[in-house]
Amino acid sequence: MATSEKSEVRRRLRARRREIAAERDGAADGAALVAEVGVLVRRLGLAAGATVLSYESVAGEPPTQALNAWLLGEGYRVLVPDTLPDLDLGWHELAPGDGTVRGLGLEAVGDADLVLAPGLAVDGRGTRLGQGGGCYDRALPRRRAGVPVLVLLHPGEREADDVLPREAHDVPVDGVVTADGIHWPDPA
Ligand SMILES: Nc1nc2c(c(=O)[nH]1)N(C=O)[C@@H](CNc1ccc(C(=O)N[C@@H](CCC(=O)O)C(=O)O)cc1)CN2
Ligand SMILES: Nc1ncnc2c1ncn2[C@@H]1O[C@H](COP(=O)(O)OP(=O)(O)OP(=O)(O)O)[C@@H](O)[C@H]1O
Repeated sequence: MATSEKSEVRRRLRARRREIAAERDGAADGAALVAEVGVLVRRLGLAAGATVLSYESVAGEPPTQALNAWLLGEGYRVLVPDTLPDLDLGWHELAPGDGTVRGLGLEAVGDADLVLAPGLAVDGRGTRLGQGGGCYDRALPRRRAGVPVLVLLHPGEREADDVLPREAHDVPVDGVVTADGIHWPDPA
């Protein structure tokens, strides 16, 4: 069944992430992600005031702290998720400086002009494998039509020539941003 296949793949990808992350230079990657997302927002024509959904990276993930600070400095509105008890996602707005603004509800996804999502891997068809909560599969259908979703990965985490397990609820993503560049999978 697809769910157990996924958990095996997830185990392998988590182990791979630990190995890759141990070799990465976090400060350099933080700066590289700023540069790549800078290219992306210009390509998308996102003006100051546009809303970007990001997240607060934890150890081992591609680092988002510099990226989020840069986005705020450019005048974007930056929303990051709060995991709710049912594994759905609420959101709050990052404020320049440290503090957070008010908590926003589930429907804040509808404000997004761009989504930068976490994940463990993305394949060549845009199938994303995440941490197994299904959080983004719940949240992403609330975005407006056409709003791009890009997953931040480490170099080496794209499964460009492979096929990740995809279930009916899985929301395909539009692209991947790594410290090495922006990558656009072909839709399935
Ligand atoms: N930095 C960061 N923030 C993030 C995510 C992420 O991947 N990275 N998320 C990306 O989604 C969301 C949190 N994801 C979560 C994924 C799983 C579980 C969780 O409790 N999992 C259970 C097993 C669930 C199950 O299999 O039914 C567990 O680990 O015990 C919680 C949050 C939102 N915030
Ligand atoms: N839209 C949804 N509504 C209700 N439950 C869902 C939905 N999407 C996914 N789920 C549940 O979440 C579980 C985990 O999904 P999945 O393995 O695809 O997570 P993931 O995308 O890797 O995780 P995450 O988004 O948290 O990083 C699924 O088995 C399913 O039961």
